[in-house]
Amino acid sequence: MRKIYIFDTTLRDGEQSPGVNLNMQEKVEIALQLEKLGVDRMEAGFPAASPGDLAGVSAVARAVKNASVIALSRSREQDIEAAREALKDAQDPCLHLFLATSPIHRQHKLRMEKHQVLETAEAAIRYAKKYFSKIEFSPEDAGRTELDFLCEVTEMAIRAGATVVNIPDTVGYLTPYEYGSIFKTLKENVTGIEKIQLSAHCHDDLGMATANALAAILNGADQIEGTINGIGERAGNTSIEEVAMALETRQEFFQAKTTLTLSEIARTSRLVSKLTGMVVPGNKAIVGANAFAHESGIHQDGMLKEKTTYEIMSPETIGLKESKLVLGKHSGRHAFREKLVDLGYNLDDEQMNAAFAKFKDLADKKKNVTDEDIVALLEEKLIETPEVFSLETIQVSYGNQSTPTATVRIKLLDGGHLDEAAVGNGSVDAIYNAIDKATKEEVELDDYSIQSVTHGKDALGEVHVVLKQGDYSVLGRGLSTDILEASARAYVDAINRLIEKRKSPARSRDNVTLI
Ligand SMILES: CC(=O)SCCNC(=O)CCNC(=O)[C@H](O)C(C)(C)COP(=O)(O)OP(=O)(O)OC[C@H]1O[C@@H](n2cnc3c(N)ncnc32)[C@H](O)[C@@H]1OP(=O)(O)O
Ligand SMILES: CC(C)C(=O)C(=O)O
Ligand SMILES: [Mg+2]
Repeated sequence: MRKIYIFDTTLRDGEQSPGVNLNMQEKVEIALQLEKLGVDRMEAGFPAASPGDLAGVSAVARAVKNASVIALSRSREQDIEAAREALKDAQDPCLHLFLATSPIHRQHKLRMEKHQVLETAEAAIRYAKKYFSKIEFSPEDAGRTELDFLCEVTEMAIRAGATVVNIPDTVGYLTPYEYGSIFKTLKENVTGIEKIQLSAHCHDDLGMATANALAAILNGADQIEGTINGIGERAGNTSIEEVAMALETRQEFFQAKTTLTLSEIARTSRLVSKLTGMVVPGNKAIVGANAFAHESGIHQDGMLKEKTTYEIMSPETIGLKESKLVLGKHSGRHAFREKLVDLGYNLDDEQMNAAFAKFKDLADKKKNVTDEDIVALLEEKLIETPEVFSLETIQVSYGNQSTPTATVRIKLLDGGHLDEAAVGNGSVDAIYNAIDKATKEEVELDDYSIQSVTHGKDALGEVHVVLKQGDYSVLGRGLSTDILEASARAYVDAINRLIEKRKSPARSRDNVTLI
């Protein structure tokens, strides 16, 4: 099986992501983790960019023992000298020289003719060769360079002493077919190509960076450049974890592999995200929070029966503990039952059906149903009080310059309804006055408290009320994603308990000692 070398540029191209700035300690921390991941080469920075970057590359060069450390340099002596200084303590240093070759860059940026590009690059490689045995040369914007000129540049770089020639699709412009063809052409036409390694460096402007890197592998590339989490200039670079897992998962197709320690992928991704401040999108391949999470019932059922129905890789391979079955509105009974068992509940079929109906109701209102939500739902269900009154609808009109008004519709055991409206000092007071009018119960609100049982904007709110009537004191509880609805539910719940208590004070579980 052919080995594909991994050249990580998280600390250089990755750091070029707008808003990212890694200090020396952070660079070293990431570099040591990249070493654990087993990258073959890591580009630590661009020493000529600033004294801080030079110090960062230098610190990485001193810290890393098991990977080649690389510094980027323009085709200029002063940049090469800065890189030389930064890499002086590296065990296995490599200089990365670049010069743009495409017509657009030659004309507008460098203002050079083809022959000047060739001469400048050759002079830089020959100068650097005095100090570095390993030199990678990148014809920047190779993807938009005339193919015959790219062959000429590559031949020049080999003659001048480059050990790797990298073919950057600097602006993420090419399709996999086109990018792959460049490698094929270079392999077939460049004299001396067998003496060097060919490398791929892709950007994700059209979302094709990983596909392009894989096309390069299929056409003879020896090395893939990329970053962890795909960070980098503009839309970013090829994601190293995507290439590594594509080769791992589709070995029979690519007939190539990396020597990365795949179980370090998740840890490396988390560290890079934390230190760069670049949040990994949930749906990001391999390392996104949803990459091994399943929400829909049919998928969850398949996963419970046999994981390969919906997973082509196992989360353990990249160092995660397990796949997640996330409960939400698309979930089904199989996953719900599994969750209940996990939480320690053993419900019979009838209880299970009732709990599932409640769960679906909640899931319609809430993005993610958490374990706490389910416990709260179940506990509410398990306290059985006959519902003489049940809240059907509430409507509240509130304005800071007007009197709050509430309308409630309460359902009776016989299927009839009570509709009432009332005003109050606030929205909750108006709702409670309307419920009092509808139920004709004379009660005193002794206590009211509200808390969020789960987290986030759509968290479940839990309201507790204590109502008093003569010698009786009862507790009521209401749960909803809306605090006014939770307040109304708690109040109606307490009234039902009061009625139950009046009927059989000895049997009732609600007692002032509960509070
Ligand atoms: C595709 C890539 O990712 S390339 C790497 C991009 N990374 C960076 O640019 C990050 C670090 N860069 C920097 O800190 C600064 O740009 C520096 C220190 C390198 C240079 O700063 P300045 O001297 O102020 O120049 P500035 O960045 O404005 O312009 C770049 C100059 O380099 C020239 N240049 C660009 N690429 C190369 C190259 N590969 N070799 C030689 N010269 C180059 C440009 O033509 C321009 O030259 P000019 O000043 O004669 O017009
Ligand atoms: C420096 C080069 C390799 C680069 O990052 C690019 O062209 O994208
Ligand atoms: Mg780049």
